[in-house]
Amino acid sequence: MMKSSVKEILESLRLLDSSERSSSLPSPSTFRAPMPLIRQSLPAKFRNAISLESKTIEKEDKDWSTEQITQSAEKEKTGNEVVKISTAQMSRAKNSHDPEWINSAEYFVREKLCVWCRVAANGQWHLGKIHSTSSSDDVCVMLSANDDVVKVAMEEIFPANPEILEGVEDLTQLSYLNEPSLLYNLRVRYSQDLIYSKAGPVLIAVNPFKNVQIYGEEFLSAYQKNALDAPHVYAVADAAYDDMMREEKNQSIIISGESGAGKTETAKYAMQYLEALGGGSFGVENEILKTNCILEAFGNAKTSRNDNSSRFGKLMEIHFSAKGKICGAKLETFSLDQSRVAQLCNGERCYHIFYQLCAGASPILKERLKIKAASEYNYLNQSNCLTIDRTDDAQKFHKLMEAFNIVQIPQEYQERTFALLAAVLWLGNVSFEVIDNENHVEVVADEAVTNVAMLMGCNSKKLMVVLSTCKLQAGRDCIAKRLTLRQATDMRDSLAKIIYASLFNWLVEQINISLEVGNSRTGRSISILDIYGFESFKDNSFEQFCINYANERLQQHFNRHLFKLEQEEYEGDGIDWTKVEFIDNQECLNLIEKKPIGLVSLLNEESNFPKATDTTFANKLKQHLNANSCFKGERGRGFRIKHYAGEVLYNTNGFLEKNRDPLHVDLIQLLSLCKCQLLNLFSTKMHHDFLKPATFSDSMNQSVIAKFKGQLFKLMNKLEDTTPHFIRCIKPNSNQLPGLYEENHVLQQLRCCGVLEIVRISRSGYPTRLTHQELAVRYGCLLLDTRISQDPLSTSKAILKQCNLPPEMYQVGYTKIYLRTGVISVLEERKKYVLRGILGLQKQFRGYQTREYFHNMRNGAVILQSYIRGENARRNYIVVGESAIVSTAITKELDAAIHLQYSK
Ligand SMILES: Nc1ncnc2c1ncn2[C@@H]1O[C@H](COP(=O)(O)OP(=O)(O)OP(=O)(O)O)[C@@H](O)[C@H]1O
Repeated sequence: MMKSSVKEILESLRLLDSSERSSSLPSPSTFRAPMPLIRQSLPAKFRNAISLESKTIEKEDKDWSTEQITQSAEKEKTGNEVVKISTAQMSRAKNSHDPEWINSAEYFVREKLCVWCRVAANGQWHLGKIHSTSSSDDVCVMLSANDDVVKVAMEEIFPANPEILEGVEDLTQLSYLNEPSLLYNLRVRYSQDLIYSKAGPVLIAVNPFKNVQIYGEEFLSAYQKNALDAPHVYAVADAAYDDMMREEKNQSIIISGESGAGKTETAKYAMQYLEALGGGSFGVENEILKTNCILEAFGNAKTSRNDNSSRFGKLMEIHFSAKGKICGAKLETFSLDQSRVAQLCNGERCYHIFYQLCAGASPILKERLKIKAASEYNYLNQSNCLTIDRTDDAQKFHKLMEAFNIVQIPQEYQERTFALLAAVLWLGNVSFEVIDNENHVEVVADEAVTNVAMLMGCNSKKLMVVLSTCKLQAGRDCIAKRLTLRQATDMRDSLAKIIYASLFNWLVEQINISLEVGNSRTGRSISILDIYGFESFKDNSFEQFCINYANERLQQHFNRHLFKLEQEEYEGDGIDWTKVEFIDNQECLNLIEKKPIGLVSLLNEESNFPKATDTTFANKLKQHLNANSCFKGERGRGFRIKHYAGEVLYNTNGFLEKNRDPLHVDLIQLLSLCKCQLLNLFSTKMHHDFLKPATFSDSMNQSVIAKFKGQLFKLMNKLEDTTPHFIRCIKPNSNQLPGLYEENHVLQQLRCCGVLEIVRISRSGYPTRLTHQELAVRYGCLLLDTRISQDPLSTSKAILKQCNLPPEMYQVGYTKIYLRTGVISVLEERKKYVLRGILGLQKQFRGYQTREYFHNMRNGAVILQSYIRGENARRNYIVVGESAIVSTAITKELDAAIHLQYSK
């Protein structure tokens, strides 16, 4: 094969580098983070095609050139041998390695090449060819779709990738990085049901909204055996597992994306893979997946964006034994949205479990717990949405019962759980009658209140009093004050929310008890985080604020690991690096968290101020936060926050009330008096929590947002102790339809999670890092001389030089060596080669040694034997000798006698 000019350049660079640099100082490279050539690999399909044509796999041990690194990079990525490509193909690929100016649109315009252009008429990206240039600002492009010639502004023109790169599985393989190219690549893959792609270290998962045949036994086993390497959630789980086993470090799989993007489904597939990989010893793995059924029934609901939306955050920590077997798991949940129990927007549903219970409970159970059809309950019928298309609630209820049994919730407690759910439903039907002109009320003594009392196991009179009055302390006396209609309704809803939230937490505890199997915890774990996605509705309230705040924190974690830490490390270690800019959301987090005038602090302050209202809170925000660029005050009670994922308009309506914990002493007391053991248990726990802030005299801690923030920080600290693996779920359309790819919708999501920047950074980055010490120890055997005894920096530099690595393939930092993709494979191969040589030498030497030993032993044995045999022979000789003399005499006499006889 002819040498490509790229190779020639590299060789000349190598020659230049041969004048050895001082080894005491890490010498910064003169290269400014160029696009690594090795990244320009060809798509798998193309490689396969070539492999059919020419299967000449070159394996030269002597020259470790860029070509080999390219192959190793491919191998590192694909796990397959990479075949050589023809010169024509090589030069085609080479075009995409040309200097950056060639990437520019001007070059494409001049050369009349294929481009992406955004047509003003519909704002969509179209593929076309430069037709002519009308002015310096505009060009005419002939669209590939219909040969129409349209005029497009220069800034709306981007280079298109060669056809051969269409649908590459890792976006870093694209020659030209721009938004339309990323969008198109994902679209091509999506149209072929290839829903997973890679953006360097991040897995992109585009929701198919239909069943795709890429899961199940066959795929599980293929990924386990490394027989498949296409991007997949299984591959991410596999990498996390391998890293955990190899590095003995806890791992996390962080799944993010907007509501309905597919996080929960992805999390389930990740669990499924880990279950298949680490199952078999403790038997707990089956339970882990089953818990999803319980959690979804109690924590998910239909929203306008997702028919099965998680209304809580979830961290599933799966523990592994030293042998890599699942030995237990721990589930942590975060702030369930309680308001959904009592209040629903039109077209949305309450938690699935209520509908499942009404549809699936047996007639006996229904009779016992006074369960009616869902349409009979105010909490459920208020939103005019009782069913979900293609969802059978009754069937789900039976699945739930199975899951309850697997998680070993006793029958008795299962029924108590259903009784409390029925009590919550009946609470929504409790009504009030206004009894005076001050709007004071008393509870209507009807079927609803009687049923609630029966199901909770309390006195119905007592219940009616609690729901319509509140106790006030007047000196030493305690007087009961009647509540207004609004207050009584709030009290009733509070009771429903408290019961439901406590039930949810209790179930999580039960799940944890059943998952905590093995005592053999080794400290190895993989945590899967599935937290509610970013939300922006027409009307956004306190719940959306909490959800978006959590997503903002998660985005910070993502940025920290993929942009900040990586680039800080490069800069801190003195390597030459052109910074990749990314959208930092720190300003938005400051707006929310900063003390004393962040949004959370102001909300807490107002919530503790008796005369404060939602309007005074809104005014306070505008007064103090206007300087922050992420904040914008609106008229009335509105304000806007510029989140990383988009701008959201919030309404402060209900913020203060929702932020105050709905716990009322009277309600806790009521629960403690009930005959239902579960309610007693809840009251004890609440009592404990309720008393806590008073003891520490920090009433701020009691607010919902303060608790939420505390949980969030705990979660982030936990994640910080793990090696993260990121999965970004993308929702291709807002109608939850299969096959529909709305470009603008996808683009917005790609933008807000910085996919373009991630691709850039991982393309020009150094994914492998080893300290000088590590490199010296690991690859010291490659050195021909005894430089291994020198300092680690000199040794590691000598190793890289020894391997003839082109200088742009690595950088030497103060503490570490930074290697491009593929280089570590070259070193490993080289090490294997040297070790093979050493083994051969050892084999020869040991053979020689053993042969020598054998010969010596054999010679010794022969000498010994000859000595012994000689001795024996001597002895025999003497004996035989004497008898020989005798026999000779006899013979002679016989001969004489015979002779005499014949002579006669
Ligand atoms: N890999 C997949 N294969 C098939 N369908 C999927 C897949 N991922 C998601 N879906 C579909 O998309 C729907 C929404 O997904 P999911 O509930 O996982 O979203 P989410 O991101 O967790 O949303 P939320 O933040 O609202 O909880 C699922 O109910 C399912 O119908």
